[in-house]
Amino acid sequence: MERDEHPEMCENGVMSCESKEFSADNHDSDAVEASEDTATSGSQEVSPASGPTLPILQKIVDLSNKIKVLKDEHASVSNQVKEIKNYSFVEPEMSRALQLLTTELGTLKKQYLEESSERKRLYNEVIELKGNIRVFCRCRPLNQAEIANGCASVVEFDPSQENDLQILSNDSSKKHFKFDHLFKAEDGQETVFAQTKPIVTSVLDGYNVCIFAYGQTGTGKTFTMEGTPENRGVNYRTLEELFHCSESRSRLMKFELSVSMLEVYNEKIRDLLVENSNQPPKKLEVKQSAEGTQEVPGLVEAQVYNTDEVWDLLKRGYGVRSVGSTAANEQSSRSHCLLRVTVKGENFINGQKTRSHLWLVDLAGSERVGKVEVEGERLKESQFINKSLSALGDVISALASKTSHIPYRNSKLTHMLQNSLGGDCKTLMFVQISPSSADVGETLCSLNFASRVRGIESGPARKQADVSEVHKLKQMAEKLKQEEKETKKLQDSVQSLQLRLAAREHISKGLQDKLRDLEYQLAEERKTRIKQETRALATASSSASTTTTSRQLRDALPTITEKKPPLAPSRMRMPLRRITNFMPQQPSQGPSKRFSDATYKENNNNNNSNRRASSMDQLMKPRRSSIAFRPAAPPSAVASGNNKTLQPRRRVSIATFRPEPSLQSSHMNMTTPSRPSSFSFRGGQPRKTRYSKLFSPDQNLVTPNAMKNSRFVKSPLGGGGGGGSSWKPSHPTVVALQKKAVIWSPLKFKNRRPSFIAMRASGASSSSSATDMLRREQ
Ligand SMILES: Nc1ncnc2c1ncn2[C@@H]1O[C@H](COP(=O)(O)OP(=O)(O)OP(=O)(O)O)[C@@H](O)[C@H]1O
Repeated sequence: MERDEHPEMCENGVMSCESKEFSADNHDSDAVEASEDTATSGSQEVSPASGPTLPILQKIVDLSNKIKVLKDEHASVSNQVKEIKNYSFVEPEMSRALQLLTTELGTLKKQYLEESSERKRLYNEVIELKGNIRVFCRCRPLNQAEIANGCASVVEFDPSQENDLQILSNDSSKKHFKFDHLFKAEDGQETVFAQTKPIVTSVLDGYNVCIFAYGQTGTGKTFTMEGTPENRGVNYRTLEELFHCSESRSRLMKFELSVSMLEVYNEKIRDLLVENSNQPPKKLEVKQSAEGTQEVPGLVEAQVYNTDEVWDLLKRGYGVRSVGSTAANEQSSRSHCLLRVTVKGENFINGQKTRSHLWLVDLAGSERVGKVEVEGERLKESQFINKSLSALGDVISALASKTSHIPYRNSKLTHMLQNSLGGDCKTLMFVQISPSSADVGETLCSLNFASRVRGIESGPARKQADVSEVHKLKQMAEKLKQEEKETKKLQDSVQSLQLRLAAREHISKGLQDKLRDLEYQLAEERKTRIKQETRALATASSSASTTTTSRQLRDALPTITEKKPPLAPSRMRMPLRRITNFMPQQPSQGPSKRFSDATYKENNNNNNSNRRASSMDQLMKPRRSSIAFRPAAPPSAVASGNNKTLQPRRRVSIATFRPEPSLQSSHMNMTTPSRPSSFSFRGGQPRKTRYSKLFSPDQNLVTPNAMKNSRFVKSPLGGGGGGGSSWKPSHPTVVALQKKAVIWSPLKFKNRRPSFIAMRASGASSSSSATDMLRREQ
């Protein structure tokens, strides 16, 4: 049953024993079986006469039976163990539940961290709103001596004005003071600590805290900070509270508290927790650590775990503190007593570590040397005390006015407290006052000093700091505005540049497309030209026997085949205005040569070979140009009447012949278009127009300029603009030239693409050959 209830334990613990038992049992059972057999056989061997052996045999038999029973039991137990082994304790449901719990735990941890940091932030905000430097005023009751001397109380608390204090001065005027909290004579130590507690616990959140008591001698500074065994003061209560808080947070945070105790006596640091006081005191100095904090190397730092230990330590320290009897106080503190509590915190959840200090300072009493009539050692002490208190006042003034230099190093006291005064630190000052009319002067001095300290938060110094801060903020806002304007300007210019860039890219893309088209067209033209020339050569060869002599052909053909334009990229072509794209005039002989398939036969039949030969003799150096034309539609397309079949525009190369100078002068100036003065078909028309008219035989196929002017209906070569010219161009390139102004510059194609497409779509012209078009035109 136990194994069923605790299978895990059985598995691990019992199984090893079981297996041992099992092997032992096996061994024993084998032996027993053997002995049993032996016994059986023995019993067979033993004669009935051997009486004494019978009980033994009986015992063996009994034991054998027992062994059998035990073996059965063992077998059943082994089975049980096997079952337990096979039993899976962690059911899937349980594992899912565990997973859920783990996730929930993670979420809760996260939430806790968030809440914790938020609590710290809010808490800190509350403290800051109340003031990082706060001043509490505590007034002690009139003591017996004062009552006896008939001293009256000069301190008045106005119940209508919270935290408002009035001091009746010697001239019967009332001086008003306001502090963060006022403690009357009847307020006990608990009441004082209740107000102090929130600042104290900031040290557990990682803030440096400094609490000090300031005031005239005999006003209760030591009473407030140390207290008495019956009325324990802030020091003890603080540590008690820290232990209490660390205990309540112990599940999430670990805190280590350690205590150091020292005094500054006549500008010398003295460790109050040194064990052996017989030895000469170690000289202690304030040093700056690598982290920038102020440390006192060699100072005893005693770790404390409970309030009892704290109390023991405090008593020990107080016991060795320098005190002396003065006129004002029988047990007057002649030094500044500093209790330092170091808190090291570690967060279990996020591993964050903090180290912060809490200083609890009981300052030596400020006193008027003249009044208390001190001399000798006491006078020296008083001078040091007043000097260091003055240094403290300077530091506080500098903090209040937010000057760049804070004179911390002017005294040992302020040097040690450097990290706990000002900045992010929380500072609390108790200003202790006497109610006696005899001490009114000192009381007013202390209250004025305390008001200056409080002024760091709410006084004129704070206002001054605020004004400068506001001024700074205004300047920053102005600068920000200007920067925003500049940024907007820059953004606008960037935007416009981007637009321009996009436009240029678009243009560039268009030009690239056009360039590709032109290159394609050029390649097509070359192909077509080569084909046509090859065909023309073949035709010329076949007809040479009937129309012309082979010699004449050989003379003529080179002008066609040999003078080809270079197959160079388009950019290497000749400039536009240096090329003439028209044929010289053939005044009497008519067209000289026709290379079109359709017209060549006709030409062959009609032309006089002699006349052609003579005209070719007149040719000057041939020139070659390129033109675009549309090849004839395939016969199938023509037959089917589908004249709208789109045909690619072809470009062919032609040889132009420069006429003799005499011809030029007698007919016209057949020079390049760059000489308009001597080249005129229609009397002073612009060059562009002339080109269009010259090479646009069909209105549907002409360039826009030609289309504007429909007067062009005849070849300009046929009679100077008249309609009766008998000259009909038969050369295919001339025909093509008449249909299109041939311009080498690719830029001329820039705006022609749409019209080109339109022409293709228009049908008749696109499906006709160049010759057909010319025929129609004529
Ligand atoms: N609030 C108080 N209630 C009752 N007694 C007080 C109170 N404050 C001070 N006393 C008593 O007044 C006396 C002087 O107090 P205390 O020694 O603390 O003054 P002190 O400011 O520390 O003087 P010194 O600067 O000379 O050390 C003590 O006997 C103390 O018990």
